[in-house]
Amino acid sequence: MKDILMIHTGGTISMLENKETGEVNSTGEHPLTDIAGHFRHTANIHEKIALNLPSPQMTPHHMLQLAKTVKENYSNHDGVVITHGTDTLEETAYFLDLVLGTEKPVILTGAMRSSNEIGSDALYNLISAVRVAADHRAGGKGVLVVMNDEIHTAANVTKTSTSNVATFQSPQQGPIGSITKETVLFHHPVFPRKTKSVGKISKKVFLLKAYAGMSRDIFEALLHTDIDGLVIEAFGQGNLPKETVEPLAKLLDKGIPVVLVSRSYQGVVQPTYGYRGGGKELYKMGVIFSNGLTGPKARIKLLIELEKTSNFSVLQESFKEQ
Ligand SMILES: NC(=O)C[C@H](N)C(=O)O
Repeated sequence: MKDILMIHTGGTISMLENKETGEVNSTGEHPLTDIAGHFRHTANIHEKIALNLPSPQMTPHHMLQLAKTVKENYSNHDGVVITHGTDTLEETAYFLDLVLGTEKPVILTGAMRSSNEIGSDALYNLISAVRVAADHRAGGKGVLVVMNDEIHTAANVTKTSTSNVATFQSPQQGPIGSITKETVLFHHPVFPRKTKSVGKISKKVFLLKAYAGMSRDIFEALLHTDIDGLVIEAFGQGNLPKETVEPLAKLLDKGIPVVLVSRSYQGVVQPTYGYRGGGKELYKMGVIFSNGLTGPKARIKLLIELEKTSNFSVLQESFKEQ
């Protein structure tokens, strides 16, 4: 049997519902007691409580710490399962995917309903995650997310519903595998990815979302703020309101790298439109176009890259990678 390390970080999967108030919160302990008992026939489980945080409180510093914990424990285990709140699970998964170069399976999972709620997906997702972590075919695919009988890559997965247990989806390509009662199936290959090494997270990167009528004010404010980088979720193929162009150009002149992603659910940004604020103009100004990442994930990538360089060409190449 495989030796699987289970690292808990908190989130609904580690919470219980108060039956009187309906409130869901941590009790300070992991509620899935007798964890090892559930996996008697699947794997030997070794548990570690790294954090006990609702995931809105997760920061890139915690993610870096988690990466170090995983690295320190790789060699004595065949795979790792990390339990995590679903709100920022995709950011932690992507952070780990960028910085961990392992060939061993690293799986993140969580739950939409805490362990004592009716129809809880907590124990079910945990068991599924362990089954995938114990499967040698899950290795070499980067960090994976297992939820609701599906296997997703860290780069593509995103939380799409506030409460539905089928919340995690990969809008660009769908899941790469599925889990049935009998088996774990992989039906899509995963492209090789470049691993980044990072020793600290010290930069300040903001994320803005475009909206109809967005004015120059927020960009003006950023000109007077201490920032190292900016990610903008632009419209469609990568367009912004014309009013934002001038202050955006000033931010670029100050040497602040600006990465563009789309606020659309699917597709990539590209320099198509030639009108004022259109992608063509933004591209010529030196805005970096990302290849299909969501805003929060592009921000994670920029935070990591900026520890090494703020060189435009290097960043542009990095954001072209899958
Ligand atoms: N389902 C969840 O885990 C949501 C919770 N708010 C968290 O991210 O910690």
